[in-house]
Amino acid sequence: MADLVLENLTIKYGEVTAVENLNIHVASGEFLTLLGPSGCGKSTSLFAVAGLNHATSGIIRVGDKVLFDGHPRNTVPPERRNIGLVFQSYALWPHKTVADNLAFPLILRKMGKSQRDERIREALGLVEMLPYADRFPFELSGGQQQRVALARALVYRPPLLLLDEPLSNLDAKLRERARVWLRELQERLNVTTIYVTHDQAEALAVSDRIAVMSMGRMRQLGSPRDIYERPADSFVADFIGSSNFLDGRMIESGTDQARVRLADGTELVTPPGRAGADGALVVAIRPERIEVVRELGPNGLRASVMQKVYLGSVWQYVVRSGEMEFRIQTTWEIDDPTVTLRFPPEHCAVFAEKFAGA
Ligand SMILES: Nc1ncnc2c1ncn2[C@@H]1O[C@H](COP(=O)(O)OP(=O)(O)OP(=O)(O)O)[C@@H](O)[C@H]1O
Repeated sequence: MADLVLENLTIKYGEVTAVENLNIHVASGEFLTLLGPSGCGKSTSLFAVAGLNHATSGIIRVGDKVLFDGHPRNTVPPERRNIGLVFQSYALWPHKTVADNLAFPLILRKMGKSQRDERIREALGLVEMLPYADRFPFELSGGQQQRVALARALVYRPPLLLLDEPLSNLDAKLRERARVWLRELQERLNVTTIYVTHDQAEALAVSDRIAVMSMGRMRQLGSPRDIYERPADSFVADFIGSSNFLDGRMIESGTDQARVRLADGTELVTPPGRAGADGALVVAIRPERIEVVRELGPNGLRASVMQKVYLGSVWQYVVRSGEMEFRIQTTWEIDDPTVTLRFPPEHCAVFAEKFAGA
């Protein structure tokens, strides 16, 4: 297997900069996800690695093989990159059986019949589709077609697997099962994988690391836990899970902690953070991290319950303190019209501004 290096990768379509200065080192055997909203440049980045579009500048390297470095003579054409690719649309050849779909990439690589048959059996076995070798794609369910597409991408044992929203055509239940199964398979094969999705739950569930992208730029690269617990900016805090953003001002900014005053006058101790030039800031905290307590204490406030929604496994409330409205979440039902809350410092994050659209 091999590692993948993207160095200062920039991709422009005319005037549009789809990807700007992307730097990622995907370790050998790692499962890395590009995550972000529609149009953020995920697929463009993936396609550049596959050689299906033209990067403008930067370096793409797999192992010690340079695929792109800006010099036309060093650009490796897609068919010689030896990369496994699976798209959202399964792109199986409808007039070929499952086995023939898998045979095609091996024939292109001039592999003899007996070795081909062995590889096809092995790849179909991996995705548990061996009994379906002689069926045509239209005789399979969506989930089964996706497994065949995956087997076809793996049949020539590529060092790198690129997956572009491969599960998005499956229904919700099947999708959840498929992601567990996909991750198990990836670990077993130890194949370096880049996965593209806009679904944060999927990204958190399957990835070793996640690169969160927005408007062509990488906002944060880290483990699912890092991204969720320690978002680098207010865009990440908003895009991954959901966060409250409370306006405030910096009172004291230290190296270990900060003291801020929220719009309702409450003072909070928080981890260090940056305020804007005029001292204005936002405190981000997830609804499930705000504690409902008996007594008002440090980092606490009292709020009125404005709205209550039952979500099955949890209750969610909109509460108000002064002009400030935000959400809290509990696993039990609150009947009182007011609640006493505590904002654990370690779960607060201070940012200079709320991301536009957050
Ligand atoms: N062929 C093209 N010509 C011009 N602009 C393009 C082209 N392909 C993509 N773009 C633009 O590049 C940006 C990134 O697109 P890209 O498809 O990579 O986004 P994405 O994050 O994969 O989104 P989605 O989840 O919707 O597929 C967008 O602004 C898009 O409009």
